[in-house]
Amino acid sequence: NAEEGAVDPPKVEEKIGAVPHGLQTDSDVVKRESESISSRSLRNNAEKFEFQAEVSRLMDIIINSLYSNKDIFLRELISNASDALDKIRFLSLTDKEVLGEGDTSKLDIQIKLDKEKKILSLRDRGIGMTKEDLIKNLGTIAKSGTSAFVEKMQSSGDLNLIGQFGVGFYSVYLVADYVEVISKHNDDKQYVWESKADGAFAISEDTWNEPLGRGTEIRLHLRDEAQEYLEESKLKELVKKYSEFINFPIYIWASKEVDVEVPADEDESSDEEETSDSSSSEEGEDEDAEKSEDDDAEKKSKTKKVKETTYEWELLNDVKAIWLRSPKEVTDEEYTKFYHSLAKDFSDEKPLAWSHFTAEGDVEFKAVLFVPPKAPQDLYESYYNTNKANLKLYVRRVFISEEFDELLPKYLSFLKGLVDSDTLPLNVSREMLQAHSSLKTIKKKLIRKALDMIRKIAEEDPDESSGKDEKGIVY
Ligand SMILES: Nc1ncnc2c1ncn2[C@@H]1O[C@H](COP(=O)(O)OP(=O)(O)OP(=O)(O)O)[C@@H](O)[C@H]1O
Repeated sequence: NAEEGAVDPPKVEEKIGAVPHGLQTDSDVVKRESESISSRSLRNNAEKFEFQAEVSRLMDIIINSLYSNKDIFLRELISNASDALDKIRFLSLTDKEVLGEGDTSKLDIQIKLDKEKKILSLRDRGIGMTKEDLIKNLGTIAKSGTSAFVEKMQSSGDLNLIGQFGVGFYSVYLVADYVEVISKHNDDKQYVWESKADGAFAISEDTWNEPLGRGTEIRLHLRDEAQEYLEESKLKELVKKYSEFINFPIYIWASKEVDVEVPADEDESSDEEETSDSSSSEEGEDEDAEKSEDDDAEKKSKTKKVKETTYEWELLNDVKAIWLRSPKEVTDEEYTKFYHSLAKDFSDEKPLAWSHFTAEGDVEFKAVLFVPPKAPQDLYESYYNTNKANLKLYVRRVFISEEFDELLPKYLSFLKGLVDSDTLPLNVSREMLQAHSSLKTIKKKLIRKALDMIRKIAEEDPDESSGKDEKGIVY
């Protein structure tokens, strides 16, 4: 059992002791792997790793948390899936081949429920993770926000802002006690990452699951008290609530009751078949049962309607880009929700102000800028980090980058928002875009609009801006 063996820090040599898959038959592997799932222990032959200490602490807090809003895990998973899809779509601009063919090339997100096994799974056809990515991203490299978040959690117990600290993935342990991440990156084989949040995780080359083609499937083995996430209606509600502005289609494998015609009296006919020892036709059986009936009645009695459950992919979002709509048609509530999803800021607060506009002329673009309700938690830390920019850049609806600091000067880097340009070329690298002459024009217009927006806040709330407190005392 994986738990019994001492788990050392990240250690690749452990694999040496593993039974090479090549020595086993496929059915052995399948049997062993499914047994492993049923006993919920990590797979025996997997490479074991220890989580980085801060990550381990974070997971401990999450798994023992009494935080009541457990729903947030789904929003974090969908947000990660959407980021991974953005990345592959970006790469495909310069190399179409990366998308693959057939289903693999479909950029979507799929949710499936397995009520029997109590598994909720979420699959994306995004960029996927190599073995090294899995080890680094999901366990051994702590993000700078990890300890800040741990501290915040300990003082406030509020998990809602987890996504802002760059550790959203671990929120899965609010609802699951065992998680598998199956991933396939174009540059590597398919791997399975698994962990029970007990300080260790394991990685195995995936020789038993269906090949993903490309992308990631996260399987949450739900805790007993989180069984509500096996209800289709609950998931539909959550996707609507949190993931309305995701730019990729989100599907759920939904059940549907349909009426189907089946041969009438099936049971009797099969009984008869057994006794008559021949492949007697249905007609023959009907004649036996109702000899006096006329032709019509005979036909009717041959079939009956029964309810059957079928499954199909149901689309849950309408993939709308809010910035393409006319500002007049977008409600305040929609802007607020859009801000929450863009900034990963799911507090109840409204942004202080926003500006949604279209620039026309030589350089065409649409933009939405927001003044957040509060200063970002890492405003000062990140001020001198050259990669820090809060504007997302899209070119013709395709997400290019959020590390694009040519769009706003540093003193405005607290703003959130996005720019979607029709003038910038699509099929060039980020470096080439950064040198594009249109960027200067875009930047100039953005600064003007941003300052207008900030000036308006001052005009609407002069007390705030003139430095008076509530009692009117100027300080
Ligand atoms: N579905 C996925 N496909 C590819 N990579 C993923 C996926 N989910 C997570 N990752 C990788 O794991 C990392 C950690 O995810 P995590 O959610 O903890 O942080 P984040 O995505 O960087 O920040 P945030 O929580 O704000 O979304 C990601 O940065 C990404 O590299």
